[in-house]
Amino acid sequence: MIDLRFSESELARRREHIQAFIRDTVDAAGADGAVLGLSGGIDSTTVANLAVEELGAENVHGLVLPARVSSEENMSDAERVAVDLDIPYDVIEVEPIVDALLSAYPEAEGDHLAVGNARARTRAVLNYLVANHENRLVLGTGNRSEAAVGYFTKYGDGAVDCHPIGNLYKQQVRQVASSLGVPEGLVEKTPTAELWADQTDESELGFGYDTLDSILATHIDGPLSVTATSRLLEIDEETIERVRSMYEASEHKRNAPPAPEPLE
Ligand SMILES: Nc1ncnc2c1ncn2[C@@H]1O[C@H](COP(=O)(O)OP(=O)(O)OC[C@H]2O[C@@H]([n+]3cccc(C(=O)O)c3)[C@H](O)[C@@H]2O)[C@@H](O)[C@H]1O
Ligand SMILES: Nc1ncnc2c1ncn2[C@@H]1O[C@H](COP(=O)(O)OP(=O)(O)OP(=O)(O)O)[C@@H](O)[C@H]1O
Ligand SMILES: [Mg+2]
Repeated sequence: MIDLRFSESELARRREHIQAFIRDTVDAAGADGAVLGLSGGIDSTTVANLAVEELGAENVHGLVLPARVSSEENMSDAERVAVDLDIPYDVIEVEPIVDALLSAYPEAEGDHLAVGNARARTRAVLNYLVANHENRLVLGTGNRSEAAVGYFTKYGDGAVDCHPIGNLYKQQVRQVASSLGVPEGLVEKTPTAELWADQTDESELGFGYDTLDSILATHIDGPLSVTATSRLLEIDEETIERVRSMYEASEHKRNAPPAPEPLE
């Protein structure tokens, strides 16, 4: 595997760059700060810390949005992040809203992917309810690793105004988090979308983030062929091809929805 962590000086440069991006994006929109969902996971914790560093605690509104499948541990970690950062936050249960959707369309009941994605989209609706009401921007928490393989819900956690850590691989998110003083237990926690019971990112994806990051940096974002990547990383070609096909199949999630070309 490749170690993609930054040198100390590069880490400082990256952090400054991301914080300046948050500041510029909020200012350019004339917004009064930001809102983001807090899941108790490393991505939202990192973005919350970066936003507070740049905007100040009072200008970052956290939303802790538990569902039936959320673990106690993650939800208490999410609240702990808000309390430690001293930001205003609300806890809002998403399940009654998801239940209302399913009573309107019971055919989807038991479809864990459709229902799980509806949970993520319900959170997006709540983020924007707050953003509209308080003149804030919604901060995304997606990183390069998830974005590249489309591992997010279109118009769910993907429905945001900007992606502060969108250029960081998961390994680098962990490094930035540690440098911000995020507790090691949270940095090393198993990543999970928590869209359905017992879901973990790495079991659903079928490979670990270190493997994914290395393939992305070398082959998708880097110049090496499948064969050269396979030799360098000592990973079978089939896994690299699978990452490539996930990357290609998820292009629609990274682009604005298309319209027909204008006719003359
Ligand atoms: N080629 C294409 N061009 C345009 N649109 C296309 C399309 N193919 C599908 N679509 C549309 O996209 C929809 C499928 O995309 P989507 O609704 O997102 O659904 P999908 O990609 O099937 O599922 C979301 C995945 O992201 C994972 N996830 C979600 C949320 C958070 C996290 C996390 O890491 O925390 C992970 C989740 O576990 C699952 O594996 C289709 O129903 C269709 O509407
Ligand atoms: N229960 C929740 N309450 C509030 N926001 C949530 C909740 N679950 C998910 N989200 C939002 O969806 C985002 C995407 O989830 P994702 O799992 O990719 O990130 P994470 O939980 O921060 O980190 P990790 O990937 O390590 O679990 C979260 O960062 C958060 O903003
Ligand atoms: Mg998570």
